[in-house]
Amino acid sequence: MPHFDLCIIGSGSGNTIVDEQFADQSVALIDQGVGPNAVFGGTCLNLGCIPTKMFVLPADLARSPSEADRLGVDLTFNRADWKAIRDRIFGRIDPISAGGEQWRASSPNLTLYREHAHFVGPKTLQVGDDHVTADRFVIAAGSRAVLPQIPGIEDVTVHTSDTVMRIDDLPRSMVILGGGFIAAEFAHIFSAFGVDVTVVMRSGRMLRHEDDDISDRFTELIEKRVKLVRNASITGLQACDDGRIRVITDQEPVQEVDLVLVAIGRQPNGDLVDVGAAGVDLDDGGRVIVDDYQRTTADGVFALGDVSSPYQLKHVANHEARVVQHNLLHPDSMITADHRFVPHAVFSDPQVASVGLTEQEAVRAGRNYVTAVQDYGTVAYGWAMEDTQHLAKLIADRDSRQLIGAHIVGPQASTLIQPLIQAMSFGLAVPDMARGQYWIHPALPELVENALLSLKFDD
Ligand SMILES: Cc1cc2nc3c(=O)[nH]c(=O)nc-3n(C[C@H](O)[C@H](O)[C@H](O)COP(=O)(O)OP(=O)(O)OC[C@H]3O[C@@H](n4cnc5c(N)ncnc54)[C@H](O)[C@@H]3O)c2cc1C
Ligand SMILES: NC(=O)c1ccc[n+]([C@@H]2O[C@H](COP(=O)([O-])OP(=O)(O)OC[C@H]3O[C@@H](n4cnc5c(N)ncnc54)[C@H](O)[C@@H]3O)[C@@H](O)[C@H]2O)c1
Repeated sequence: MPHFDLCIIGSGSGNTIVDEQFADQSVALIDQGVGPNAVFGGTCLNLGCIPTKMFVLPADLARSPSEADRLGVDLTFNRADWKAIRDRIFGRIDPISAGGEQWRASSPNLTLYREHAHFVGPKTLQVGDDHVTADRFVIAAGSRAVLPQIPGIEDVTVHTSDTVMRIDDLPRSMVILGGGFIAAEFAHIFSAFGVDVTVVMRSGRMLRHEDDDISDRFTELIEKRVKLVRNASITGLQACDDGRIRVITDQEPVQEVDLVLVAIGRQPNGDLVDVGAAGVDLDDGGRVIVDDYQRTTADGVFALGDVSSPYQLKHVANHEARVVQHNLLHPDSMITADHRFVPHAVFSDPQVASVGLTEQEAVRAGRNYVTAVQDYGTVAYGWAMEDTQHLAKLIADRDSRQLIGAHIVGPQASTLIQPLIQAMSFGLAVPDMARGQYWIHPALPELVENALLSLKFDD
């Protein structure tokens, strides 16, 4: 039975842990692969953040004629060459994945297993036909797309984000089930490329976990481009003779479309790793329970990323991997993970970015707060953009004058929010942030400056 100093399950964020500091340790890295081709390197690189954003950029370009038109420039969108876009994107990503795998396979102190692993006892894994033991383990096994139980779903081909980016041809029409991150991003991508998109969602608005003002504005704007079927469920799927899919909902007339994309959340993979056999507990949501040091309930077993985190974001998984790396190397001076101000962005059109509390959460938490809403159109660059639709919303504690939430819906939201994340992380009070630095004129961050100045603490 092979025995290692350290065993890591998962080649996504888990793959970042082992560097030259582990040169004197024997390491097993185990990964069954993700997606239809079981590729190495995890979700973000192969099926998540990276390819989606590589599709978002050409989608933004495809949308530019409507923006240009408002500014007096006559552009025409002719066609998105889907195959060329797809092959460029995966022509870039696949070699990175293959190169990473090759590099790991040739590391002198590391043994790479490309098989499914599951625990069969404390610190004992079954990997294919082998049993592997180790002194310490890191569970970085990620999450998987959830498929709903809909009558007829087995009779048709239903896509998830794992497969939809590799299809051969653009569909003419599609239904997206779900109203969250993935639905928002793919609704933008496919509708920009000319696909007739319908989003079927359980709630009344998209991105419903965002601040109400942001979610409402996003829903209003995306609805100009895609059809929204609200407060609805898909009650049946049927294969049509012409290869299309008949989608039956409890709201709308039956619709026949070329493609159905399911985006109703991702479930952590701890169950499939049988973590219970190793004495590792899961919470009610199926997540591996970890403490602030990323330690599980089993001695010497750490976990990180989607398998244990409520955030399911790559920057969180990366941060936790750095914490686990430190704690493996320095067991006598461990550090804790910092989850105080976890931001996120949705790369749709419009973009959405957020950090901290929504106003609804501030109310529920009983906070004494002030808010400011600043329209893009109130700052000089927003005038240049002729913007009338996008906004930033800040929430600050009335007593401490610290920001407790920041939310932006509009162009460059994911970039504009960064100084606000910085202010919250380092405890910079609103008046100091607003007036303690220059803001380049007439750049778009003046939106942030003006939003800060609009927070009135003395009313
Ligand atoms: C479409 C999409 C877009 C996204 N966009 C963004 C974004 O823009 N920004 C952002 O921050 N986040 C984004 N995310 C989320 C982000 O991809 C994840 O949070 C992140 O990749 C999780 O990393 P991880 O290391 O926890 O898991 P993963 O990267 O999924 O790695 C887990 C690895 O474990 C392996 N594994 C699992 N079980 C076993 C087993 N039993 N045996 C062997 N190997 C196993 C898998 O093969 C996989 O390689 C997106 C996700 C999706 C799906
Ligand atoms: N830009 C980013 O950072 C980014 C992009 C994509 C994905 N992600 C990550 O991936 C995760 C998964 O994305 P997602 O969009 O699948 O999940 P999500 O949690 O963002 O949204 C899921 C949506 O599906 C709905 N839903 C849940 N169960 C349903 C059911 N049975 N029937 C109908 N609707 C149902 C929910 O109400 C919600 O609107 C995200 O939570 C996020 O953490 C991040």
